[in-house]
Amino acid sequence: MTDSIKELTLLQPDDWHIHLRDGKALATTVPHAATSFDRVICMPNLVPPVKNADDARAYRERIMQYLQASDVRAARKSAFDPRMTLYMTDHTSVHDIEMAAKSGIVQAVKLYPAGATTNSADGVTDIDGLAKVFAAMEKYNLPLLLHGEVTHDHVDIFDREKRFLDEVLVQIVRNFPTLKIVLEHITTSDAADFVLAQGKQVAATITPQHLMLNRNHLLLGGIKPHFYCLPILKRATHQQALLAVATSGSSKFFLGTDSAPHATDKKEAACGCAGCYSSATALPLYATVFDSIGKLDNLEGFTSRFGAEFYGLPVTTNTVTLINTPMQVPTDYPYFDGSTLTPLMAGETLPWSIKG
Ligand SMILES: NC(=O)N[C@@H](CC(=O)O)C(=O)O
Ligand SMILES: [Zn+2]
Ligand SMILES: [Zn+2]
Repeated sequence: MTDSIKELTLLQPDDWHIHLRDGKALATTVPHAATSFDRVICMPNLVPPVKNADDARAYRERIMQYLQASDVRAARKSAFDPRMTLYMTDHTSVHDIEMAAKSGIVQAVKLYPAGATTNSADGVTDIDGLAKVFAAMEKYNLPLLLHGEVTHDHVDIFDREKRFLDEVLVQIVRNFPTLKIVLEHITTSDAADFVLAQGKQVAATITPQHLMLNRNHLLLGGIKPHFYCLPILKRATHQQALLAVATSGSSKFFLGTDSAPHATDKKEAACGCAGCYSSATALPLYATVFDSIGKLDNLEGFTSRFGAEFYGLPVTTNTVTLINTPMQVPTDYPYFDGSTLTPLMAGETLPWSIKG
């Protein structure tokens, strides 16, 4: 703990990886996101997915309608800027990329290996078949965002990220040397090392749960469904490696909550959904992590500068003040149709809260 620091004013964070979902879910997710962040990169794994610039434009309009109808403060409403992503499929075309690049609202293209995670059934089965699409993204400077796990049945769930680095990502980086790439929600020291070894065109996002938790938290003393997300939490040595790079001041690592809402009853189930919901309390969560190893000085780069710089967007001018006063994470939030959402660290006390 950093005893001397009682307040900390930061540039308002951006979230470079968030799931807002669609329809009535937006009534909960959009106010939480807009209160916490300026820019958010909205993941496209809706049903059906966001496949082209027209889909992205329509999705953004739905988000903005829920924003306007919400009771979010006017200053936060005008600062909130959802940036859209396309969901890459085996049928994504060079034309789709051109239209996305010209749209002014599509910030990146997301690759889910088919079957890797929530709503990835329409994802890519043949990466080699998409060479022209990657080349177009390189030409238009549209970043590739990766859910970096292989999906073969015989590969152990704890090895899937490392195998993706070795078998897939190495080749993409080699074949498209100027393509901007974000390895999303990294979970291993292997991924951290891989990103560090590449040029500045390769970066990574890191979630609060992968910094705060390891697989013992998930599995020891009873299974904790609200700690289950993909890629799955790894052993403590990987958690320590992620903590080291996230707090190091390296501009290759930046905030991406991967806040991924699933109703409480869908997580507390015999076949529970993957995803942790964190966007409402993301900044106190990350502050708690950085403070726990005396690295609050490096928090602002991670939360508010490095992502914008990577994406070539201006760094924000808005600010937010953290205060060293404890807060309790709500036990749940109302979600749609009478369901609830249980957030990451529900009911726990965090040492940092947002002032005002
Ligand atoms: N991270 C998760 O466990 N789940 C995400 C999908 C993803 O980001 O992989 C979701 O959409 O629920
Ligand atoms: Zn993912
Ligand atoms: Zn995600």
